[in-house]
Amino acid sequence: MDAFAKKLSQESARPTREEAEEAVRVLLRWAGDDPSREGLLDTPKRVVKAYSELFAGYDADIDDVLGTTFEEVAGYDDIVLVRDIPFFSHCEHHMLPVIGKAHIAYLPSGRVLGLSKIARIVEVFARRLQTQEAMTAQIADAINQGLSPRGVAVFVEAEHMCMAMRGVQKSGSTTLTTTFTGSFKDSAAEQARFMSMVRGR
Ligand SMILES: Nc1nc2c(ncn2[C@@H]2O[C@H](COP(=O)(O)OP(=O)(O)OP(=O)(O)O)[C@@H](O)[C@H]2O)c(=O)[nH]1
Ligand SMILES: [Zn+2]
Repeated sequence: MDAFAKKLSQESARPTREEAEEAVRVLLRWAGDDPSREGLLDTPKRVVKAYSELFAGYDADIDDVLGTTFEEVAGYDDIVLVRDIPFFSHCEHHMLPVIGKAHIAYLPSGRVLGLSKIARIVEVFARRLQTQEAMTAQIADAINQGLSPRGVAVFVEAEHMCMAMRGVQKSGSTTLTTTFTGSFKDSAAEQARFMSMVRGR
């Protein structure tokens, strides 16, 4: 478990599943419906089960994900980019979905990461309550810490349902965030190469 998740679990003892289901019943009543009608009887159970999937990132261990690295890559030391990694997250302000894609690159320094692990890192951080900025920085930081590469580039583009379904009600707008470390931070040319590889088809 990473430091952030550990701190949270120590600070706030988790309610039981029954308490969580009761909280859903309260929200159903607050919305104006009747939790005892047939169609809603199993809803609290379903919602809590769905939450345990949607927020599985609190229990995930980022160190496990970062554990699978390889050295035997015939001296390959250029950019490794995994683009168009889809994710679903939830904003920490409204608990509404954030739907987007992450593009992640690093410049290896001897070691490379299992390719699927890059997408798994996105899952760990997306399946928590987030701001897009924090998620972008956390992904870059995790790869930096776990792999010590020459540089990391993370580009996240997402639509926030809290801006589409409610409030300002602007659907279709996209928020872009980037974090660059190491050579990507120091070199505008490396940043440009990353962006053109992300955008190029
Ligand atoms: N920077 C940032 N802001 C976010 C993110 N997700 C949601 N928000 C914003 O968080 C802000 C919360 O603003 P508040 O004024 O406290 O809440 P609100 O009254 O519900 O705001 P409105 O959405 O403008 O109706 C809003 O501007 C949201 O658009 C995110 O990932 N990053
Ligand atoms: Zn929001």
